[in-house]
Amino acid sequence: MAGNPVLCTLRQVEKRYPGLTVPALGPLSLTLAQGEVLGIKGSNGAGKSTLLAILAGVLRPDAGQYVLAPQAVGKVAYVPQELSLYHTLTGLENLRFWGLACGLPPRAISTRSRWLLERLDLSEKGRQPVSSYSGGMRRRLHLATALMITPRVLLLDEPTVGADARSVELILSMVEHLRDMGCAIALISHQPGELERVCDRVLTLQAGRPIPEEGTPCPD
Ligand SMILES: Nc1ncnc2c1ncn2[C@@H]1O[C@H](COP(=O)(O)OP(=O)(O)OP(=O)(O)O)[C@@H](O)[C@H]1O
Repeated sequence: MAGNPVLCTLRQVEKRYPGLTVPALGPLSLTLAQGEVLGIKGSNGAGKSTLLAILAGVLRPDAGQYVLAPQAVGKVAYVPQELSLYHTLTGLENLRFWGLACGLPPRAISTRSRWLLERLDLSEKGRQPVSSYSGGMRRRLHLATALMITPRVLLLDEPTVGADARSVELILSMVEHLRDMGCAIALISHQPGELERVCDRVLTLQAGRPIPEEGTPCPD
């Protein structure tokens, strides 16, 4: 968003995996500002998840620079594609686990869990084991676990994949809410219409490099 503080900056970042002759990503430069939603698309293997994992700090680039603004340190929420839920625990217990892992005090865990479950329409399922949840409910809870911290940067790797229409709506509404609260968001999606609905701009990757999008300004 023009004028908003930049929270994440990539400068000429490159990532190479062992065994690959060309970089999986880069060189790539971009910025992500407060209150902005950046869409990321591209075919399978284009480097989208690699980019998100670098932004999340889960992967270290081999070249270039990644700068996270001081106000976002410890406030980055990452929702990878793979679900990471404990199926024998209830939804509330899963949220409590992540809340404790993030060092939240018990009172904050309880308040935040209730708000997230309500907002994602899971309140009635909160005391039931995740094994009884539908695929869409699991996607919603997966998002909720990442949101136990109140993020300043939210990184979403195909958060609606396999979800039913109602779950998609709830997840996208949450994205819009967080954007309106000033969160900087990067969202990978293959789902038609999703990026158009919530994104300010879209980055298309091809073989790890950005390609210009018709009618959309290129990322910085
Ligand atoms: N751990 C790894 N080791 C080796 N190569 C990898 C590794 N992870 C990803 N790659 C390769 O890096 C490239 C980019 O992968 P990445 O998962 O970032 O793409 P993607 O655009 O997210 O794909 P998809 O849409 O299928 O999720 C691919 O060629 C992939 O095979």
